[in-house]
Amino acid sequence: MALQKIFRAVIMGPPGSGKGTVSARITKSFGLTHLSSGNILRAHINAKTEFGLLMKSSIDQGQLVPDDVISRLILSELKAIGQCSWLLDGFPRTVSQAEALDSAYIVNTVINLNVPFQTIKDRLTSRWTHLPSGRVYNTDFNPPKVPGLDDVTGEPLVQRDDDTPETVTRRLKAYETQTEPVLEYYRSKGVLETFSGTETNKIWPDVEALLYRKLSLINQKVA
Ligand SMILES: Nc1nc2c(ncn2[C@@H]2O[C@H](COP(=O)(O)OP(=O)(O)O)[C@@H](O)[C@H]2O)c(=O)[nH]1
Ligand SMILES: Nc1ncnc2c1ncn2[C@@H]1O[C@H](COP(=O)(O)OP(=O)(O)O)[C@@H](O)[C@H]1O
Repeated sequence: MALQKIFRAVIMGPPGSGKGTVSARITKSFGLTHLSSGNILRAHINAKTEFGLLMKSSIDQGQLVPDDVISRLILSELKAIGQCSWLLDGFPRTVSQAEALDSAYIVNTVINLNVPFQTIKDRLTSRWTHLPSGRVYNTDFNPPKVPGLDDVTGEPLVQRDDDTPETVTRRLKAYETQTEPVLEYYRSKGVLETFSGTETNKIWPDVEALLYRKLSLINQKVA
């Protein structure tokens, strides 16, 4: 059997652009391990760890948590999952975080979901989340089978404390000032792949085609 080379990808885009939704499809189709910084932070908050309690107020106010804290957390999670192909979602969100990631790993591809801010605002107020798994639903786009309950576990869904209209506006501002420069950072390295649109179902076939291409190329090299 041919050796499988490790493939490391990042998915970026403004809050609500569909990173979680597309990541779930990538995981299902390509078997990459999905690591979401937001899900990891919310798991800490949910478990009421000291760290989670410390970070909760920044997150609820729509501000980014400090670079050194999140970089240490994510790099240690990546170390823990070991030698496997992964998809990072929500990290890096600043150039300093991108540099921290670069110091430890080579990122093969960065998928950038470019979705207009107005589309996002409408989506986030109707987002429902299953906190333990990070599965997301939407009252219009992909409603759960039973309203208010997760399809897989039957557990309750919640609306995130930071999905209020005012906080979404603040998160979009933070994205513009702190995260957009990361796109330039990866563009200059030649790894940025941008997908523009207002519907995930229209964006997805292009993302899927790109990953088929990248993964077959990377595996040919070691075959
Ligand atoms: N109306 C609509 N909602 C979508 C679409 N794609 C994703 N969503 C919903 O939009 C919300 C944000 O998507 P999510 O994947 O959580 O975005 P993330 O914040 O970038 O991870 C969720 O409620 C999704 O179910 C779409 O094409 N149309
Ligand atoms: N890489 C990061 N750097 C700083 N803060 C982060 C990072 N990832 C997540 N957070 C914090 O967690 C919140 C939620 O993140 P996430 O679930 O990725 O949200 P979104 O749906 O807005 O993309 C962010 O608004 C921020 O406060």
